Amino acid sequence: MQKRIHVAVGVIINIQKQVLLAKRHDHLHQGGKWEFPGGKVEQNESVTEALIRELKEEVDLDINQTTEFMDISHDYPDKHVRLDIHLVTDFTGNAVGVEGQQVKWVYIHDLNDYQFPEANKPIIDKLLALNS
Ligand SMILES: Nc1nc2c([nH]c(=O)n2[C@H]2C[C@H](O)[C@@H](COP(=O)(O)OP(=O)(O)OP(=O)(O)O)O2)c(=O)[nH]1
Ligand SMILES: [Mg+2]
Repeated sequence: MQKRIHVAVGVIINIQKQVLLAKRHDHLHQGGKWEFPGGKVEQNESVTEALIRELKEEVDLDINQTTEFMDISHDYPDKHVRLDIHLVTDFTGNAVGVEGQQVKWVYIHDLNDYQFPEANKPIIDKLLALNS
């Protein structure tokens, strides 16, 4: 059995109630799909610390506070992931794709127009339910 990688994921919501999406580079696992920014939790790092670090590294945002949203374990054929998802509404800065990736603010009711990794289905469903 493969190791399960622990990933800190941020659902970042702005004042217009739009969510920040980033496009995964084609060569990555689940490449070409849209994701919520985030990345692997390193050793000796809390999920919150990892999230703050990743959101700065990937989209240049400074995070003041996060709240737990949901926790998803998913088995891809080639990788097992645990997504530790937090909501972020308290942040400063302008989102840019630091690693050259496309980033986009999207209204929650438009989320179904985007292709996400399979593990993300419950996140999208929960956001749509909250928004309805
Ligand atoms: N960030 C993020 N990862 C997701 C989402 N959905 C999903 O299945 N994943 C998976 C894809 C990857 O297997 C894993 C994230 O790992 P990653 O390789 O992007 O991690 P990282 O940003 O630390 O990248 P690296 O330092 O290893 O380059 O989680 C999502 O919405 N956001
Ligand atoms: Mg990442």
